[in-house]
Amino acid sequence: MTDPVPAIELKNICKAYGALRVIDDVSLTIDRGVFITLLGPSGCGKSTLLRSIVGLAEPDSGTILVDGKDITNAAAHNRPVKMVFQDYALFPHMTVAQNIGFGCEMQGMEKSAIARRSTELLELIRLPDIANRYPDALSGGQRQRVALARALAPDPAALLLDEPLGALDLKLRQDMQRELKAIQRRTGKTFVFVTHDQQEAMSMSDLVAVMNKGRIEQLDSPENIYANPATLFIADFVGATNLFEAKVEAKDGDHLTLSVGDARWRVPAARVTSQRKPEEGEAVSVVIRPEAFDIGAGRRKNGIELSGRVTDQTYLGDRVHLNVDTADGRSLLVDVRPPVAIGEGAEIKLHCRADNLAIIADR
Ligand SMILES: Nc1ncnc2c1ncn2[C@@H]1O[C@H](COP(=O)(O)OP(=O)(O)OP(=O)(O)O)[C@@H](O)[C@H]1O
Repeated sequence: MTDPVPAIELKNICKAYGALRVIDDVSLTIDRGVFITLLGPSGCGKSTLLRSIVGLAEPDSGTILVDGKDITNAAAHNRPVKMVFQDYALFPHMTVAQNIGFGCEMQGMEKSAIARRSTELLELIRLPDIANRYPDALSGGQRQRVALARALAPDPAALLLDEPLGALDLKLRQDMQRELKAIQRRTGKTFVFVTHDQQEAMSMSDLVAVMNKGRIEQLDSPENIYANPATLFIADFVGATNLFEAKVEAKDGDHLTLSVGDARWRVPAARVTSQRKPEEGEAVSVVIRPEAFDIGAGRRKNGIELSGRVTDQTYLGDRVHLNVDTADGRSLLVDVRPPVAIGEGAEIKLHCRADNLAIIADR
């Protein structure tokens, strides 16, 4: 059996504005039906990459294929992809149904077929009764759903979404995240989503491409991005992190001995999550997420132990957040499940299982 043709293939895309390299040799294959998110801080090039696919930005070099066809030089209106923007961009003088039908009309679809498609999409976005309203009579969330329906109407090969929920307040934003994901599942369309919000990326996507300075640093499932960060930038950008500077003292079989301050940690070599594996004597970083700690360690064979003093404690319903200062001057973030019977100022022991930490060789 031959592999199905990917929805989108980017090959060696480069783009600079003057001396600024905004996209630096990005290659990316996106399979059909996948919800992928380009995640990264402001200015990392994610919008430019998305705009290159839809034809609103012109790469300096590289190739873009959609459904196996080279569209690198095709005009934006001839590309079989559609974009949804943060500011909706609905036509104010057209009704909702006319807005949704616009793309189909441009394709020369028959009036009755357009009406059917419009009704079908209003059902999909769960707003069957607003066909005759104008955009200014809709809420922000409703407008964004209509914008989504309008982009889906001509049955594009992929939908590109540039921070589409950025203008919505938090509650509505979370509702729309669920709604978007449900619509993607129901339609089976390829969605390429752009956001700088890691929670949004993690909660919706099958795959996340984390971008930094015009490059994709890791393409992986949300779970792997969080648990197995490939770079220090990713460990820091995605989720809260305790970072320890360490040195590889010895490698024996499938374990490493790290020196961390005055301590020695024996850890599985399999927990090196960067692509490059460190040599003996090399400086590395150890990442421990706040929820990877247990309190009151006792004697356990596997893992590392730390002790410190609780300086602050915040109850957050599902967890208790502790700030713990260690004797060697570190300030740790620790999340544990309630109930927690320790007061501020208490001396505690912390334990982290060796398979719950990540070692990164990119210092
Ligand atoms: N038309 C342009 N002319 C000059 N510089 C540009 C242009 N478009 C984008 N840039 C610059 O390219 C860089 C990447 O911009 P881009 O919009 O792709 O980033 P982003 O990751 O999407 O950020 P944000 O989340 O803030 O939108 C930024 O430094 C931006 O200022």
